[in-house]
Amino acid sequence: MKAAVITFPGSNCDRDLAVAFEQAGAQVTRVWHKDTSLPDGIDIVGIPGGFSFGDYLRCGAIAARSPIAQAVTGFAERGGHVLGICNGFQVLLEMGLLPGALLRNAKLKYICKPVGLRVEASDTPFTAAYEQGATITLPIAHHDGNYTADPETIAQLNAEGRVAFRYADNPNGSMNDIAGIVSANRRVLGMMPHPERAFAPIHGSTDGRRMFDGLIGAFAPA
Ligand SMILES: NC(=O)CC[C@H](N)C(=O)O
Repeated sequence: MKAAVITFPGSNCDRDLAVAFEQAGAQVTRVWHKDTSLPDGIDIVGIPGGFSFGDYLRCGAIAARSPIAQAVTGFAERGGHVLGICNGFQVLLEMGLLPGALLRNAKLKYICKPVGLRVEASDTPFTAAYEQGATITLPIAHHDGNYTADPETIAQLNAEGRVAFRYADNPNGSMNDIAGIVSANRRVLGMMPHPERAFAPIHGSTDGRRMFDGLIGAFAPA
């Protein structure tokens, strides 16, 4: 599997995401936000967590208008896979590749702690290595993780089985306990918790590793 990981000014999980992809067995190319194209032949784009452009205007808003964003949109529209984690999820919403918005956490505080999650949809390339309904633990670290959408969008996400992860104990006020969603073609995933920070035993949980192992499996030659 060939992955591209994008870095914006203020990204802080780009290296962790690249290392997680690499340790799972992927070949990784790092891409700067001012680049206007993605490397040839990539299978997946990773948009990492952090504080792109200082979270000015709205989290992810400026990154979503950076030169590389158009190439990522084109890649996704051609059926490419995109994984957006935390600030990456915020960027995907600002790019319009996923529906809804991430508002300030309900209690207006930055929250940094491990949380329990239910795997709600294991029929995506990102979650294929998890048991449907499994409870896993991943860390969150955000102040704008309160997923919000109009009632029709929430109903559609639920009806189409596009909620990938739900919080077991909602930390931020997210509607329907939503922690991560996929696109209609199931190839774009945005999630607030950080699987790349729960990859190796030293992280305290390895529950995130299965996302990367599952992706490697999805792209393995038949
Ligand atoms: N860890 C992150 O990616 C943080 C995302 C964003 N800056 C927020 O605090 O909500």
